[in-house]
Amino acid sequence: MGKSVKTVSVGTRQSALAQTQTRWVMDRLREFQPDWEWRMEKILTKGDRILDVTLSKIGGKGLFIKEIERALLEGRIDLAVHSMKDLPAEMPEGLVVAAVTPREDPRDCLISRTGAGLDELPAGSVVGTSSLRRQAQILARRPDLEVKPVRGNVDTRLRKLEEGRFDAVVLARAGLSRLGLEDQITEVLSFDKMLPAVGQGALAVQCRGEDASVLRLIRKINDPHAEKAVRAERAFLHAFEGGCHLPVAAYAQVEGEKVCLDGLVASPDGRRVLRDREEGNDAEAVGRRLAEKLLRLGAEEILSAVRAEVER
Ligand SMILES: NCc1[nH]cc(CCC(=O)O)c1CC(=O)O
Repeated sequence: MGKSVKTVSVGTRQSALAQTQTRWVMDRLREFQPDWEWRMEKILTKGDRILDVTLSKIGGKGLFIKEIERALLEGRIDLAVHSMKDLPAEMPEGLVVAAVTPREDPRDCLISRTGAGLDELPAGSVVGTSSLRRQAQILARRPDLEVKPVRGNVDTRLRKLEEGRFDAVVLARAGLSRLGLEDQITEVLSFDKMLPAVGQGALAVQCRGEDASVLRLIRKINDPHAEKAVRAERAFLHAFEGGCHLPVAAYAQVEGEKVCLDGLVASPDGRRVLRDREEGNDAEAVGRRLAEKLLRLGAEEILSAVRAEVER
């Protein structure tokens, strides 16, 4: 019997960022299975196709994911690499996240045309972001700024900034650094200025639960710290039945057994900001407890107003 050569197809979105992330995961996996043949399969998702509307209006949940999950379920690909923050809470039966990668810096950053930081931008400056989470936190700190939606990949957004359509944009540092664009950053926004999206900076590697050999391989690149942090953050988000289109933010730090979770729910206009912290050893329990705390402070009222607006 000859040496078994297995071909593994890895699904990804088509954006430069998605491809860079996928290549990174493939390189790590290849070290464990250099004999397998590794292939990248680029898949056009709804979120990449529809660029003319605000994401929250087309019901953001899973927009960048569904087509890729279908390809996995139908066996057209064997594994998929996603930005953790784009991964909805519910996963189709039969699929699992087999690894969470070590986390890049999860913070957001400001890129401004003049080099002014968030606190220095002149009143009336226009900041581009389609994220209600970012919008809420910008306006909470600087109600004198104007937030306008901006769609498209990281490079598209930077181009629109350069063209003068905005005075600044807010992007995840992780994405910029993976694309080699760190030199564009004006200010890395501290956690007190801007709490990141759930899962920001981590990648999820997904496969079919029954595909034992692929699953075993992917597990090798799982980062237990990142996994635990992401479990706490996602339990928090899940308690609000929301995705990345809601003005919800969270960041968990793991030290030894302990998880310390900061969470935030804010109104899109930034007038109401609920923010608190919770810690403990059980990641999911910490996430749920923090959500309950914010619900007692009025989070549901804020979020049901947002849902009503989005569904209108
Ligand atoms: N929603 C798009 C998206 N999904 C993941 C990242 C950045 C990389 C990451 O957070 O891991 C981005 C771009 C951005 O928000 O700036």
